[in-house]
Amino acid sequence: MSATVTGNTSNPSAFVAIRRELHQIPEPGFAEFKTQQLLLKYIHSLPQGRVEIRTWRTGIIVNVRGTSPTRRFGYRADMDGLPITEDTSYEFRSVHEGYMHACGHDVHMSIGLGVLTHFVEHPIKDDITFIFQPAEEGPGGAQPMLAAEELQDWLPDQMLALHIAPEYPVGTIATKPGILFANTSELFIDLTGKGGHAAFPHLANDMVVAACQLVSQLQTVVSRNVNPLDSAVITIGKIDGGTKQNIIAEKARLEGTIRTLSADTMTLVKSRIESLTAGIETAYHCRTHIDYGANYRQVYNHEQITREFMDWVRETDTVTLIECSEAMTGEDFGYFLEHIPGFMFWLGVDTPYGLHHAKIEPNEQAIDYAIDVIARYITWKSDR
Ligand SMILES: CC(=O)N[C@@H](CCC[C@H](N)C(=O)O)C(=O)O
Repeated sequence: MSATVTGNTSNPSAFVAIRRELHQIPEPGFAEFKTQQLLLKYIHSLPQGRVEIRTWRTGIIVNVRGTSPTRRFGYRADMDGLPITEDTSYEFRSVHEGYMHACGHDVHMSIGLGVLTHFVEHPIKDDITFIFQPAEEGPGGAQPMLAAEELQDWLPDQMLALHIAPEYPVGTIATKPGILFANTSELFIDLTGKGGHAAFPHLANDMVVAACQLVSQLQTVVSRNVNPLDSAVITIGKIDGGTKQNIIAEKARLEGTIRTLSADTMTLVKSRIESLTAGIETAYHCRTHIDYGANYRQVYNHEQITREFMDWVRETDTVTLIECSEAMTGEDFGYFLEHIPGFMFWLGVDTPYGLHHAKIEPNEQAIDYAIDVIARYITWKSDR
């Protein structure tokens, strides 16, 4: 089945226009102050008869009351941006220097507002909780938000979330029952040795050399320690070290992330990282410190609810459904799914640049398209 999508970028719909406003003000996790204000302003502008609004830190929780509720559905959108200097062709580029919505959270939020608006205007029998969640990219807002007092009486019985997918055309939804996204752990390794003059290396312990050795050795964990039929990733995304080209570095720091499809493999990978780091300590007579930062639970889609959603999608003639493989991306929505049955899906936004890329330009036609699909799905589900 193919999608019939319409859209006009020079005359954007209300939610595309909101996405463009959000796009200009990307903020770090738990600092989404302007984003929260913009969302609140819009939500307060809606008829308030069925709407109750609460805030939690920089997040927002909205209850849209149903007409005779027996259940509660939930939609979650993440709110934070990334420390990336934007390099798109947009006129509505980020005005926050060095920050960018490069993971689609501006799209996720505007879709959330669209679905919310739909149910304010067309109430269904059941209640719906809309969760605008801070800090998905780190340090993780889902786990503390799930435990927040403000959410307890509005906890959904079933919930969903989406993530933009650059590689799929608009009109495509991709998902699967079971594991969709990996377990994640951040990784920060500090190395401290002895600095010195560049001309006297024998009198120093060079932490640039030690850090480079460690990065190379870390490549052996996935290739030599993880079962080839399992999956794991170690990415070191950032290295800091030294102060000047002719000074031997006393300190270096590696920053990365670990991804695994099973919790046991995460334990194995961490144990190997610890052994290799201890080996570097011995070899280079230096001190090391490992910090695992934020850890996210896998995103595990509820088998039955996801199959039912996929069957429903197959029946609609506006959506192309792909049953995809799991990915090594992480998402703290996994914490919600650990306690509340539901699912996440990929939404095609058809752009040549991937997530976390400075040039990513999601096709905005996906916004109104997703609002329509999600509103129809929740309405259908509530009628059953
Ligand atoms: C969808 C996506 O890109 N999510 C992020 C989540 C980051 C988790 C954490 N900060 C880490 O780096 O481990 C991802 O990078 O997959």
